[in-house]
Amino acid sequence: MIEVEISRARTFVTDQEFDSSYEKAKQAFRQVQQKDGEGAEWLGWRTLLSDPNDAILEQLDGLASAIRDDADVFIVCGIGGSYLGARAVIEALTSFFGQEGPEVLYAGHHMSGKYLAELIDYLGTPNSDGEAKSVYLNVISKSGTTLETALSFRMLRNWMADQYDELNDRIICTTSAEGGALNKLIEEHGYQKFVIPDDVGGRFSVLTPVGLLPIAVAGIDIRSLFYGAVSKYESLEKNAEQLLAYAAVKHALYEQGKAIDIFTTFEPELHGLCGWLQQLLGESEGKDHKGMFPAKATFSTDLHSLGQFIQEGTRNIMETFLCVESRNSRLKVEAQKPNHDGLNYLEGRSFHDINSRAFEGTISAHHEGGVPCIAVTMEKLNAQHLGAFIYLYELVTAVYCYCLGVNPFNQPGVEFYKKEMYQLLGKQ
Ligand SMILES: O=P(O)(O)OC[C@H]1O[C@H](O)[C@H](O)[C@@H](O)[C@@H]1O
Repeated sequence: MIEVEISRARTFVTDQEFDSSYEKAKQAFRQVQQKDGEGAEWLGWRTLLSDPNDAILEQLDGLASAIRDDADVFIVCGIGGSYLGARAVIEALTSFFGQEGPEVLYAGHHMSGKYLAELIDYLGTPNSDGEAKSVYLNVISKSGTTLETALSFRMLRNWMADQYDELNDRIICTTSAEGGALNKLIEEHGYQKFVIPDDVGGRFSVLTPVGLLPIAVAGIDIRSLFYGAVSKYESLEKNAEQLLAYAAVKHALYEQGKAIDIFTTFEPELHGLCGWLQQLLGESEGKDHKGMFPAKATFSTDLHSLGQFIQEGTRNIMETFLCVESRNSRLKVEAQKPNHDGLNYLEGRSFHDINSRAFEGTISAHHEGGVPCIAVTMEKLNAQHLGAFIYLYELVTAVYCYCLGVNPFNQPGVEFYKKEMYQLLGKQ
């Protein structure tokens, strides 16, 4: 179950404003369902769920378990939608320290030579048994031409070619069915390949092999994740009231002039999920000089840096809290004598309980300070609920963007920096 609580945002919106946005959201959802809105050729992230492909889940699971048996390190080489979803789910569902199974590392998401050189040095150090590390690499690029990813892939595969006799088992490419430089490399070297469907854009691709292979290698049950999304798809097709109210209130706040939506969480393992949301919303709504800037913050940490601004700074922000209702909280506060640190008033309370009171206090203070607040609560933090969360936000994004009158599925603006950069680098 995922609860979307909008009452602390709704208080900032008149009934008339809300009703008008709600009508727009209803119409927008119809456009998604009937595939007659702008960018309708990119709605494959819904078809994936209406017509699940169990064979691909099995194939990914099989490969992932073989990799888990042999790998010390699994590198995910991609940028934007080609790594943020996997990273979000892996961070949310694995341990902060000492993960079981292969160590999952990331590359291709920037062009720091320092990072890449140090990564390669690290790969060259022995594993815990004193042997050479066994490294697997999943390069993910829909276009197959993204410079950050392609360049990192070149350096890493050259390093791997020096270490191993055979690379075909160790390198897995996830890309479009055809075209792009990556497909040329696959043809030449015979690397393993998974396909990103043409009708699924990068930021909507976490439930394709793009996200599912790394997630499975991290030991997460991809069937639960995927079918959590399928259940959410099915329930929202029957009743989308909560989702429409969410899209409507956000749209009404945008119309009032709210310019920033801060995604916040009191669970540090959800920081990556806020990053995934940033791309999903930012690239979808930020065009034609429209949209709210999706920011992210992790509390309590950022309450001690951004909290002042949120409480009393420019009133052009709204806030979306990502919460988890039930947690296994092993740590409880015990009484101590003498009570020098003055903490005995917390005796018997779990950290989850204390953290929850911090959330309640914060949302109430920010609301009182004039910030419209939405709380999205997953009953539990597991693969099934995360799958449901992912689809919920994919759909909210599409519906809300249609309310704004923008195409949710393109990103023409990203090309501008690339053009300038390529020119400076002398690319023909
Ligand atoms: O998968 P790729 O083609 O390498 O693209 C990776 C990323 O590139 C650009 O930044 C696009 O704006 C993103 O939407 C995309 O996710």
